[in-house]
Amino acid sequence: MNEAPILIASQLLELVKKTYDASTISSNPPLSPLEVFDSKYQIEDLCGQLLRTVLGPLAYTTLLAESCQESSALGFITTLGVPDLLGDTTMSLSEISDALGVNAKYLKVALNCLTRHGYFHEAVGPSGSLTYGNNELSSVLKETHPTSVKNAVGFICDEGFKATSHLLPASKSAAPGEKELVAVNLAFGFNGPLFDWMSQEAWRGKRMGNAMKQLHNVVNGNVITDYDWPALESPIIDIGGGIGSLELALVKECPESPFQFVIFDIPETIVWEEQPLSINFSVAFQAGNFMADKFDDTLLPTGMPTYLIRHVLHDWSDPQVLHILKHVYTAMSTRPAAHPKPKLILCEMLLRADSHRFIRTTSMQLLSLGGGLTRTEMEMVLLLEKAGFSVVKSQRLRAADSIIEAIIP
Ligand SMILES: C[S@@+](CC[C@H](N)C(=O)[O-])C[C@H]1O[C@@H](n2cnc3c(N)ncnc32)[C@H](O)[C@@H]1O
Repeated sequence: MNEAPILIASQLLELVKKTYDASTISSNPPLSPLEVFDSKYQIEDLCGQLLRTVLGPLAYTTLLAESCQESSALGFITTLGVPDLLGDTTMSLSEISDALGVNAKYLKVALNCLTRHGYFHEAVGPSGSLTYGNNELSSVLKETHPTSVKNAVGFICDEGFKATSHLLPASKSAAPGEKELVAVNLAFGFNGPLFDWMSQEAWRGKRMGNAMKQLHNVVNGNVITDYDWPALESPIIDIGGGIGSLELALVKECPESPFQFVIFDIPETIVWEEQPLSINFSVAFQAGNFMADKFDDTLLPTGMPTYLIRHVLHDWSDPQVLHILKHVYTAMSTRPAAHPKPKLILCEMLLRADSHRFIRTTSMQLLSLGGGLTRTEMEMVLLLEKAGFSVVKSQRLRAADSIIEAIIP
């Protein structure tokens, strides 16, 4: 008899009890907050192991390959706005089909995939036809839900999915040493970086911006609380700071801290609406381009005490990351007497042996959208060292992101 499923299920039960069962928790040393965070992903892993053991290689592999169909069903139903239409009511398939102007057959097939995963409340109505209403899972697909993931699902299942399906030709598009074509270029028929295309396709750019905020909310909510941001010396140059989502989160969490930020980004991205700041908190802007050939053309502020790069390096290839880091090194090595020891803070996802599925699938997305990837800590440290930096600290957080601190030796 194959005992593997029983062994995995026992491990799973023990871990679930250790994490959630109050009676077990009180008889054991309590898990640290980081252990509680990790145990959620260990449970995810064990569930996967159990499924693989129970189904066996053939059925599991087929299931994994077919999961792109479920992803498409989720994207279709969400982007169509079925959860928004249902709101707090219940509707039959033909009512949904009439209201949204789509063929009922398409709705039926897609909803059938999602109800199996627990999305929507499905019932048999008075006329014998099926009716649908929102439940806890389908509600997060509504635009108006306080922690909506509608834009994240739309972006992942549209640009993300289409781009990833072009990885094979992209991987063969350039001979060694030649400029490589990125999968998203092949999928959507444009040349150049995604950010440029998004600034022309405004609705896509807006959706991507919202998608990033929603995904941060899901996987990086603790980045603000788990790192000692107030200990950083201001002004902080936030390189590729985007629409200032870090600054907004910090204003909320540490309103008393006298932060001074300078958001450095390309002019198309800097769109800071009037934000309620505390008396101490200040945000300034510097438009520039960290990809410029010559340092002087980057317009990076020089001689500041703290430089921050958050979620930027994973968008670029190794030579491009080195190019950016060398410019940052030059900016930091201009040292006015007041800031003798400038610090570089990297806040990026790092790939570890125990990294969970999201970190690995995001790396596929980064690769297909910009030719970037999620790097291991060692890969990141090597790039920093090649650019001239010394790494002084690496900190895990209860988040997909980690922090690496580096200085000029
Ligand atoms: C993934 S976003 C990260 C935004 C922000 N750091 C955050 O964590 O929310 C990458 C940012 O890099 C910026 N960027 C891309 N190319 C750039 C360049 N050549 N020079 C400066 N910023 C650039 C983009 O405009 C975008 O805001």
